[in-house]
Amino acid sequence: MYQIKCLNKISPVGTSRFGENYSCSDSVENPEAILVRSASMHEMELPANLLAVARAGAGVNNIPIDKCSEKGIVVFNTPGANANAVKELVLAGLLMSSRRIVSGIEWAKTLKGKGDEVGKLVEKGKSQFVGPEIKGKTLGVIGLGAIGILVANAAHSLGMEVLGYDPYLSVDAAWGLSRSVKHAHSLDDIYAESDYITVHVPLLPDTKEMINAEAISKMKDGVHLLNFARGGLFNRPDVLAAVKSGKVATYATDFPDDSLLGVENVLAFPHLGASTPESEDNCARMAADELIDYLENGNIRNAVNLPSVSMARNGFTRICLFHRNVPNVISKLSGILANANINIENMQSKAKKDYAYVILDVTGEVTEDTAEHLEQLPEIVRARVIPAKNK
Ligand SMILES: NC(=O)C1=CN([C@@H]2O[C@H](COP(=O)(O)OP(=O)(O)OC[C@H]3O[C@@H](n4cnc5c(N)ncnc54)[C@H](O)[C@@H]3O)[C@@H](O)[C@H]2O)C=CC1
Ligand SMILES: O=C(O)C(=O)COP(=O)(O)O
Repeated sequence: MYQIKCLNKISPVGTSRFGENYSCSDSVENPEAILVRSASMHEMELPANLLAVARAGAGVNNIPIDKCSEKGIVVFNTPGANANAVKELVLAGLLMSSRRIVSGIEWAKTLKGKGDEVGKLVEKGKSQFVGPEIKGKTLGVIGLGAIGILVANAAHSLGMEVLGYDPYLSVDAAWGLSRSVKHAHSLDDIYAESDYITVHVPLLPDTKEMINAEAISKMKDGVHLLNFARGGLFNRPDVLAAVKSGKVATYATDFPDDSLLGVENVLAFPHLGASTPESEDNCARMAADELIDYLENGNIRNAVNLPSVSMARNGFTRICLFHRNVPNVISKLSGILANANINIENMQSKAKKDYAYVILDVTGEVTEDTAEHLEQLPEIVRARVIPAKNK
């Protein structure tokens, strides 16, 4: 029986995929796998049994990835599964930033109780809330991954000029990008030319506070900033000062802190980017399927700390090895298997940065001794033996 612990509320569309061999709840004590959304795992003691963590979502900055890798724990996410939900909220943010919709709605509420006068007062007062159209304006999109691409394409179809910047643009992403999205060669190009700037990169050491006073000083006066990626990508005091001075016309963010709440021209959303039933279902389904395939078959799809490696099951015992990406590992382990009279029928091995993963389908008996012997190799972080299963 596999134990799955949920650290956040996960859609039943995902959790119902675990069959009768699974127990899945928030109270599991010693889980083999964890399902999580935004709960922080940085202070958490990682259970000894833990084989995998699946983030039902995109951002993994709430998970201690290095610590997981050192312990042989695979960390999955669900690329693209919530991208449409975020795109739609970004479009809402774009229009709300421009058309003074929130201030207008707030003002309209103050007319409550004015009876027959309301219509007249609305017509008299509406000029306070004039805001420009987005058509014909330039949107700079920083980060052209699953979300950035959808935002760029949608903004173009609404009549905006779109400039995109992503130095690590993947081939798949490039295929999905509208040809009308112009390629910015540097962040400075984005800063200099954009009326609206939206950021869609992961929070990493090199993207932390990338939008700061220096970056803002290179932007147009009255620029509108949108942050539906992570609070830490923006230096909050710098953005706040720029909003107060008018350099930044509006700051729409899905990640407010106390300093931003109630500030004029700050649109604070309560991290709603992925909060749609469709996206919650997509993420949960994908995360559950990734865990099931890893726990039952050792297959890896969409891990952030290991490459994708998977093979169909063909009735062989399977050995899965999470190891450091250093020379000579394969020859050492094939030596151990040969000594134990175990034959390798199929094998796949791939590396990603500091770590690598091997799946070996074998014939011959894999005893506990052999498994221990493999795990004792200093390069091996974790060895798993999965009994034969017919496809
Ligand atoms: N508000 C919300 O609820 C949500 C927020 N997010 C946030 O949005 C981020 C992006 O999500 P996805 O588009 O799904 O991820 P993704 O991994 O598909 O795309 C990220 C893109 O950023 C690019 N990138 C990385 N470093 C960069 C840099 N220094 N400059 C420019 N581009 C850079 C990558 O090449 C990649 O194309 C997530 O990491 C997460 O933090 C994601 C989903 C929901
Ligand atoms: O997927 C992401 O990166 C998100 O920020 C979504 O977070 P959530 O799952 O809504 O807590």
